[in-house]
Amino acid sequence: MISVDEARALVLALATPPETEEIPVHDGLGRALAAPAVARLTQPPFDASAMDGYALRSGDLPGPLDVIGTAAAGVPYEGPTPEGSAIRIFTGAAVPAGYDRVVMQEIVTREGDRITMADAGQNLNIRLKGSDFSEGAGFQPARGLRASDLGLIAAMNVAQITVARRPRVAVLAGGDELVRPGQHPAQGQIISSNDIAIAALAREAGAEPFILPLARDTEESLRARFAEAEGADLIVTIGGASVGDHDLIAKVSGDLGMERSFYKLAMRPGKPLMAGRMGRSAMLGLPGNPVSAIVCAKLFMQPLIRAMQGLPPDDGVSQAVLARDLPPEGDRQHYLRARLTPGADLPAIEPFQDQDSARLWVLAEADALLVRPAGDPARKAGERMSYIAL
Ligand SMILES: Nc1nc2c(c(=O)[nH]1)N[C@H]1C(S)=C(S)[C@@H](COP(=O)(O)OP(=O)(O)OC[C@H]3O[C@@H](n4cnc5c(N)ncnc54)[C@H](O)[C@@H]3O)O[C@H]1N2
Ligand code: MOO
Repeated sequence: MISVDEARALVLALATPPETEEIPVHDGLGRALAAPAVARLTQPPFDASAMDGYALRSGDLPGPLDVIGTAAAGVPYEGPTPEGSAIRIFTGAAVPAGYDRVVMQEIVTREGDRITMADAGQNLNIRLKGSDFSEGAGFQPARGLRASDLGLIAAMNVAQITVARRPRVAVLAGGDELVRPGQHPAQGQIISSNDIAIAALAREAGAEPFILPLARDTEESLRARFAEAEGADLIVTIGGASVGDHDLIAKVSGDLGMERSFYKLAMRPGKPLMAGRMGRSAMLGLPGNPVSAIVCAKLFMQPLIRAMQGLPPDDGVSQAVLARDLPPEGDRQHYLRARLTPGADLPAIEPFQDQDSARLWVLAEADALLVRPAGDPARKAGERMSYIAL
């Protein structure tokens, strides 16, 4: 069986360069810029006051000074700035060229049009022209756009941005035991939860997921579902990946011409993961056990979706200190559901005793996946370990 790292490289190789589209900046949350947003102006466009107070010349201090005018945001003062003078000024207003500092009003005493102050302080309280960014500056972070990025791009006076088209991800769950949430499960039936979680993980990574109707455990039903997935950038199947008589994904996808990159890897949970290409779609076959499906989606599907948008795959590995002793690891890289607690230097990490790959409640209580390489020796509390935050 191949290693997790080898499998990740093969999965990422399935990403093709993204198509792009133009969208309004206010729709850009989470999107990947495919071209830099280029500032169309300089910010601040003029030397601007950072405080409500008085603009004046340092050389005229300690005063007293005559207040000869007012400047407010959007309403500049355009008169003269003779020696011994000051103007009333408000935050965001342009500071006239003749003055070199703003003194905040709290430390100024005003009587009529005369001001005095005991000590003007060190701070000049002026935001210099271009101190945030200059016209022509290009912005293209290697991540999905955050709310603050949208504010920046808008401030650059860029109304339309060029982004990677969202990968369309078809999510296909199957099994005769499955019914939809809200339905009444008959004897032997369970609720299909995986497709809900996997579609949400796809959306979180920037994709536009669509959940297909549940497939039954027949080749015919699966073939029909694959036909409905046509046109997707990525087809993600869930379940039917293992060796049982009803595990048909390998057979049917193979019959439909899937070029397989790999099937099975040295990982726990998630051993029966499958990846490859079907026509113009990439394909991932996730195992059916709910925790296995979610762990595989985090480790393989989300990085692939990011790569499909031209973003770095981002493995997000951090370090923590082990909170209890652990026995030697087996021959598969193990991702243990674990709880983090704040520590002096690094957080402490404690894996749950229960690592059953069907238990969603334990996963919901976990903050992290503790990563143990295949063949990892016994570990003592206090050792440094790697983890992936959930
Ligand atoms: N003889 C062996 N049996 C199993 C092996 C093995 O190596 N030899 N591997 C085990 C491992 S590890 C895993 S993981 C599972 C994965 O099997 P499949 O991918 O074929 O998954 P299914 O058999 O279809 O389902 C497993 C389990 O998950 C439930 N399930 C499936 N789909 C959903 C869904 N959409 N929502 C909620 N739950 C779902 C399903 O009912 C089963 O309980 O195989 C082991 N067996
Ligand atoms: O490899 Mo399975 O995914 O451990 O439950």
